[in-house]
Amino acid sequence: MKKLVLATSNKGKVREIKVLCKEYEVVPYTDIIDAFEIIEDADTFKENALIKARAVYKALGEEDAVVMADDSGISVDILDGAPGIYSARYGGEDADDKDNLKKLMQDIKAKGITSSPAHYTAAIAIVTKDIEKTVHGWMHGTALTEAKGEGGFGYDPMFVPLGYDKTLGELDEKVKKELSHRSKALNLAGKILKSL
Ligand SMILES: O=c1[nH]c(=O)c2ncn([C@@H]3O[C@H](COP(=O)(O)OP(=O)(O)OP(=O)(O)O)[C@@H](O)[C@H]3O)c2[nH]1
Ligand SMILES: [Mg+2]
Repeated sequence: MKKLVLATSNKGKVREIKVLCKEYEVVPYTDIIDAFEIIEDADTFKENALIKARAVYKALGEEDAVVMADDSGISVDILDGAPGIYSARYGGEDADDKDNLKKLMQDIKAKGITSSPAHYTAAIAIVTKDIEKTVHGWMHGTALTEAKGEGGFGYDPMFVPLGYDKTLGELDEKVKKELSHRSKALNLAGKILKSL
């Protein structure tokens, strides 16, 4: 089985990508080398995904490595697309998933509403010695001011996908596997991986 090194330290992403990339031996880079800080200072999901994949490819020092990174986030219409690329740091530099979720629900509530259209974006970058490629996936739905359920990770307990009446925290994980920004992007990434 071909090895696919993930340039992420997000356990939720690793879990989902392992399920969605069954034909590969998916290994987080932190299983191979020590975790190091990667500054995600670009303006787009795409460029941030490339920064992460390039940094890990270089740090591995293994010419034949195939490295994949995911940069993702949630964009809420009533907040003009925030937090977007800042989703991981929305509650502050040291914020965890719970702090971020709480702040996003509060900020929507502060607009005097209890829900807003929103979408997730995932940019996936693949870096090898020969190529640098990126693909995207999106999932549309509604962001709520109330968190429900324990499934998924991050903002999932406040997000209801289009066509459903429950949050990703409550829905069976199969739904997210079918519909998510990450699964759509990984489907496209799979075609690139096959062509390597
Ligand atoms: O509820 C969620 N369901 C998802 O499916 C999802 N995908 C992304 N996110 C949130 O968006 C930010 C990503 O930031 P991000 O891409 O920089 O990742 P990260 O910093 O956590 O790890 P790394 O991959 O950079 O190491 C983080 O706040 C995530 O919680 C999600 N939240
Ligand atoms: Mg990050």
